[in-house]
Parts: sequence; structure tokens; C-alpha cells
Amino acid sequence: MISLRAASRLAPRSASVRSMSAITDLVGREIIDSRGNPTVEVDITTTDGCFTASVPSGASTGIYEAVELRDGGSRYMGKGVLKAVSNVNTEIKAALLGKDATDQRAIDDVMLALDGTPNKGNLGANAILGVSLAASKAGAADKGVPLWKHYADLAGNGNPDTLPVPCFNVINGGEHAGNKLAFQEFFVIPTGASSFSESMEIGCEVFHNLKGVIKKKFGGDATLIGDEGGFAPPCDVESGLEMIMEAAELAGYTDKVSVGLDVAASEFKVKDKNEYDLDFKSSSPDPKLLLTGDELIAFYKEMIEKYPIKTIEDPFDQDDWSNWEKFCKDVGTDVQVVGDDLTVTNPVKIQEAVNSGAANCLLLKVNQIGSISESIDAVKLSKQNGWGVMTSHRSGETEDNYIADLAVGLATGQIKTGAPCRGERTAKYNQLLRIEAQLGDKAVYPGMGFRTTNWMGN
Ligand SMILES: C=C(OP(=O)(O)O)C(=O)O
Ligand SMILES: [Mg+2]
Repeated sequence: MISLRAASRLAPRSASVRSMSAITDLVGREIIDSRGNPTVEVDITTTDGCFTASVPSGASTGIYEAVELRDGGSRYMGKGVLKAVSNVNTEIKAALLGKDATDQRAIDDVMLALDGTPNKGNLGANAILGVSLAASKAGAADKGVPLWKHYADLAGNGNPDTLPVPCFNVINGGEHAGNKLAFQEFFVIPTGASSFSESMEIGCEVFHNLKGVIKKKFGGDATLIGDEGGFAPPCDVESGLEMIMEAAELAGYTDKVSVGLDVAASEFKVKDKNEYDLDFKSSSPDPKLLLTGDELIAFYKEMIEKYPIKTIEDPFDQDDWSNWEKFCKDVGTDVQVVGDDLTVTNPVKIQEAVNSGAANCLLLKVNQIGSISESIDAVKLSKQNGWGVMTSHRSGETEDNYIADLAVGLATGQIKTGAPCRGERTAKYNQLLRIEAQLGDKAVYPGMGFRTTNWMGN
């Protein structure tokens, strides 16, 4: 026989009978991320149960991101997060016990006030975000709805139906791999698929064929993988794009895929010069690979002519506004120009980029800003200004899969969460397959329409 408590979970509670879901306990702990570095995990207990969330961490972090509190010292080579954990277990816990987990904005506001800095430097964005995420899971459970629906409700986005187009990062370079490749991420994007599940099939088949292409060209050692599960061959930018298209052709999907790049150019801008060093990982850099901003723009345009590139992220350094503006003005109608280090999921930075026309898409990384409510604000501001939004993981990840729900709930239309391998990446893709099944016939896959999705919020 089904218990009353279990029965109550099967149907959404109506607003009139729903009681407040008070937080009765809050516990932070240190766990390990996909790179073997400590990160914060938080349990929130309410009358509905215990809800756990964990916080990701970047390697090519933007200088304007909210503060990720690390302990310093010798433990875990200075990367411990016991200070952030202690902030969860003391100050944040004391402030939130008894608060309603369904009132996400109030919970986040309490923590922002408690921190009292513009960049979460006191409590740590990693402490605040862990609690914010766990609270969102508790809130969804209290309402008896899936997490993606709860996120949609928090954003005023009605009943979302749109799965994101996955940007599979199948070649890793930059700070995410030990190869010579300067650009950080090379995406194969199944824009011609007719459903999310078909996009997974295409992504996986291209990925497997790419392994063969790389092995033939560079040998088996070159098929080792980088931080996000993509291959890390000793190739240059153009041959990376070429090999992805060759793999797509071998898999029979030339007409169904586009490609994209995350250049992560802040990592190789030459300090105080309008120059970018595309050989920055070499001990004796090749001077021919030192490009000015204009030369880099010319190179991007040449690649856009030759390959079906639909999106380019961080083409320039986070402070190089003039090159961003020039580039976006030139190519922004046809190609998505994505702000990551430039905008750091921060409404102030996004507004600056909107005003100057430096980008036309937000990369949504919740730990750059440090709370769910502020992430929703960032998405709303971007959408209101006609931007695209790409939901993103970090290069250091955990098994937590909430970004899949966030991508659907906020109708971002696109997601990047690595290659279709490694558990911390597949956790997100597999959750999207589950959500697609939950939506059934209603599920929409935007394909080429990934830049402008059905957004019901305001
Ligand atoms: C996911 C990325 O890498 P990281 O998490 O290292 O910033 C990125 O730059 O978009
Ligand atoms: Mg990036």
C-alpha cells in the first residue's frame, strides 16, 4: 500500500494546501572534483528529506568571477575548501535554519547580506552556491515537481518544453590539456538532429570516429583525453576543425553538424600588448604564432569561411573590449559571439557588453556569480536583450547534474558539458535524456534555432 507521504510526492501540491518547507538542518562537507581537487558539497534537510548539491570549479577562470574560497597552506596543495565548508556549517546554517526552502530569492538574499561583499569574498561563492543549489532541490521536492520545472517557476518561465542543443567538446586544448593547442575547446554541434536523443547519437558517433581520425594522423598516444573528456592531440586550430569534419563525414553526419570554439583567449593574451600568443604553452614560442587582435580577427573569419562555425566563445581577452566589439559587429549576425570571462554571469558585466555590442550570447556558469537567483537574473537580462544563452559546466566538475535541469527550466537552448564520456560529463547528458523522456511528445529540440528559444519569462 502506498503511504500518504509517498502519495503526496506523486502530485504537485496546490498552493492552497502547500505548507512552508522549513530547513531543519544544513551540512557542508569537502568532496573531490573530477580533477582531484576539493570542492564544496551541501546537504539541506527539510520535512521532505535530505537534498544534496555540489559546486564545480574552473581552470581558465575569469578575473572578474566571484571568489572561490580556498584554504591555502599545504593541505591539498593549498586547494582545500574547509573555510568555505565551515562557513556553511556555522554562519550560513545559523542564518537559514527555519527558512522556507521554496523561497529561493529569500534564501539567496540572506546569504548575500550575510556575506556583505560585491564578490562573495567573505563566505565564498563556493559556500553560498552549494547552499543555493541544495535549497533549489529541496524547493522542487516540496512542490512535488521536477527540478527543471522548479527553475522555470523561479524564472517565471511557465511550462518549458525545449531541450538544449549539446555542444560536445571533442578536442581539448588551452589550460585543459597538455598538448600544444592554444584554443581550449572544439565543439561538434548536432544542429541538424531532430531530437535531443538523436543529437546524443550523432555526438557519440562523431566522437568515436574522431578517435580513429586522430590515431591515423598522430598515433594512439594522441587519443589521450583532456579535462573535459575530449581528445588532446598535438594539432593546430585548423587541423582540429578539419579532423572534426572528417569524423562527421565518416559517421555520415556532414549535413547534420555545425562546429564551434571556446578560444579562452584571456589565457594567452600578451600582457600590456595588443597581441595573442598561440604558442603560449611552448618553452620557445614560435614568433609566427604571435598575432595582433586584427590578425586574430582575420584568422577567425578565414575559419568561419572554411568550416560551419556557428559559435565562438571568448575570442579575445576579458579586458580587450575594442576587439570584442569589432569582431561582434563583423560576424555577429551569422555567428554567435559568447561571453564567458567577459561577462562572468554577472548582470553588471552583461549590461556593459549589451551596451557596447561586444557579444551576443551569455555563457551561463552558476559558480561565476554564486547563486541561483542571480544566475536567473543574468539569463533574464540576456534574453531581454535578444542574446542567446549557453548553459555551461566547469572544467572541474562533480557528478551533480543540476545544470541539465537549469538548461531546460530556463530554456537556454544550448548546453556545453564536455565530451560524451567521463561520468561527470555524461551525468548531465544522461539527465537531459531523462528530461526528454519526461516531456514526451511535448519535447522540442531547437536545432539551428538554438540562439532564440521559446522563452516565456519576462
Ligand atoms: C568550461 C570552461 O572552462 P573553465 O571551467 O576551466 O573556466 C570555459 O572556459 O568555458
Ligand atoms: Mg570559456
